[in-house]
Amino acid sequence: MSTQSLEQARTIARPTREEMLQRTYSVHQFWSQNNDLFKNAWAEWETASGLTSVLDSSLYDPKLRTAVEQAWQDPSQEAAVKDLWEEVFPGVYKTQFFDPKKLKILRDYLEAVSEAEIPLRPPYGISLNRGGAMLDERSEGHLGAPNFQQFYKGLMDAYMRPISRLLFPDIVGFDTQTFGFSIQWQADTDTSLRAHTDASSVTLNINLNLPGEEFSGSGVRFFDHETRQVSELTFAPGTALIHHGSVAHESMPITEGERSNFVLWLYGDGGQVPRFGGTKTQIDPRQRWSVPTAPSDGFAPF
Ligand SMILES: O=C(O)CCC(=O)C(=O)O
Ligand SMILES: [Fe+2]
Repeated sequence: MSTQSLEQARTIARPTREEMLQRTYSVHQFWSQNNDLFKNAWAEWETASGLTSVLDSSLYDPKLRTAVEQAWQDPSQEAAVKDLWEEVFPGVYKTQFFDPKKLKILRDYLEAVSEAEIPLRPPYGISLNRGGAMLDERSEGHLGAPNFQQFYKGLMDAYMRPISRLLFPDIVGFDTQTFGFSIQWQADTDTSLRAHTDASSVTLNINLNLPGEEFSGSGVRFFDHETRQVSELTFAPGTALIHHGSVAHESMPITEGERSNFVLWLYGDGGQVPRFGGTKTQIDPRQRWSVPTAPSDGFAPF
């Protein structure tokens, strides 16, 4: 087995954190010119590490997985998926998304990724999150390992999109495009994020902490613009929150330990999101449980 690309990717001169923060043109060139090299390097790395098939549907919480698989077989059964989500704040729903007992598989994989020494672009949306990575193929410097990509696409197409359509009917049609990144909050480095809205139709935020991997602080505060209600929500291992990107939220400072999450977005072609208070189109359950044929438009908000 050749590891030529892997070796080349590992030794390539990379942009500094300062250059990345300044978003210089040379940084953009670095990622785009080496896109194929890094893609090949991730494939070689995954094979050489024996990690080509560790991520699969067994990571999902069994109740969610059963309900979702049932809905794909028979969309008229979709209410069982909706019933697993609890509205914990106006327009914010929570469920057990990943099986806490299986999360170690995903975390070990991500740990191996961070030790692979292949350049990975951290998310720098509102601020740069050092411990995170871009997940979607549209993003420069994304985590291009084949097993990860297959898992991520399954998560977006088989889970996030139909669930979003079920909980937020107004996002239908603004959900063809996927985007995602991982984040890691740590007491001494990246600790918090000021109040903001996301440039998504829907955001799914899944916690990846292992059972017993505790942290202090780091709740996410949500703001309801109508009632002015403010609530701080917290994550347990494998739980997820889902909300319109338009719901304002803020990550509170982490004071001890670490918190790792996947932050996943859907939006329409060219980054379109539904107008606030937009119309809710009535659609057939079979339309909800389907994958759009539109190709990736390549647009990434950051
Ligand atoms: O701290 C979190 O989990 C939320 C992060 C967030 O809102 C974002 O990255 O846009
Ligand atoms: Fe956000």
